[in-house]
Amino acid sequence: MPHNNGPVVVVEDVKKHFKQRGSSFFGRAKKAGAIKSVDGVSFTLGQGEVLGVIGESGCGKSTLGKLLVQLESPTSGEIDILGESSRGMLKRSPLAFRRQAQIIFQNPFDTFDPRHTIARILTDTLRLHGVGGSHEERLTLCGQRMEEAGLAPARDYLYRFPHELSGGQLQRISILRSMLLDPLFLVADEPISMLDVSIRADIINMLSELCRSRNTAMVFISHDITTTRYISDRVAVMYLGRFVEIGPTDEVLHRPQHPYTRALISNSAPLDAGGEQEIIRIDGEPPTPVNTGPGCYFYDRCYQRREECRLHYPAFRTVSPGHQVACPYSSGDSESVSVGSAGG
Ligand SMILES: Nc1ncnc2c1ncn2[C@@H]1O[C@H](COP(=O)(O)OP(=O)(O)OP(=O)(O)O)[C@@H](O)[C@H]1O
Repeated sequence: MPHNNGPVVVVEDVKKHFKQRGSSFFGRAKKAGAIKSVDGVSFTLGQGEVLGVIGESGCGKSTLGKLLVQLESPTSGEIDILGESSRGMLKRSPLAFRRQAQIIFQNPFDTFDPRHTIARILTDTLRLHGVGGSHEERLTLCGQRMEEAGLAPARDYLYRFPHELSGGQLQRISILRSMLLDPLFLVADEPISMLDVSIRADIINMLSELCRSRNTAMVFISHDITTTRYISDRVAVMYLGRFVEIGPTDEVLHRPQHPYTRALISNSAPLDAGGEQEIIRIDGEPPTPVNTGPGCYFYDRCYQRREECRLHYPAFRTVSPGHQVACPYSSGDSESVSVGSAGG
């Protein structure tokens, strides 16, 4: 893998707008709009760095994850890997791209071909990428990796089919497979949310340890703030397709600046044992990312909104080194904070 001291991934103003299906009302077709699932996201990722992405359901986390590994192509914007456009890299050589960029999904039971044994699933990846001189060599390598990852002895698992393993065992295989080629970066999209609570910490530790040992950068997508805090170097908070705050993990989670981040954190389990926190209620569901208007997307639900917030989407400002927020007002700034409905 080429060594690079700069960022390994650069994401610049990436958007993914889906066409909304036009519906008809008494025979009259309604004009279709665009669903702005991801609406101008920019960030960089250093070698081996872990960026956690948090936000409510529907804010665009999974779409962003798919864009990063080119399972969706952006409507506009660029994603560069080691200075090369990922679109260009994928076009030049899909194998070269897949070697560098991998994704793990939420449900390991949907990930594999149910007709193939674990041995075939793992060795096929190596064979496809020309790793190992023979099947035996590839099998030995897979066995070693499995045992390092806690699936020991490997022979007890290699000749089983996916449905013969538990969700946790299968997710370990999924993580192992995506890390077999030591990718430059990995997207983990809610990798533990479908697993039994008792094994989640083990899976997270495995994922974290593998990324650290291979210097693989990761985008860790989750709505679980506690896990994200544990695994991430930096955290980005997403709302209606946009990052509203990004910075070093403890900085964002302990000194949240955006009203949405503060509400999100206040409604999650306390970050510190025995800690008490005020609960900030925001009413309503997040609106659909259609017809978003020129102002702040959080305006309608914001408890510290001001009239001008409706007119222009706020630019990012730097609060402390590496900590940026898309709200001009600091947490103590609000003129008329009323905890509860912005409309009430
Ligand atoms: N293929 C698609 N066509 C149309 N709209 C889509 C498509 N994929 C996602 N969307 C819409 O884009 C928005 C973001 O969806 P996405 O799944 O990325 O959010 P999410 O934050 O990952 O949510 P969750 O946590 O529930 O998985 C949603 O409004 C969703 O309905």
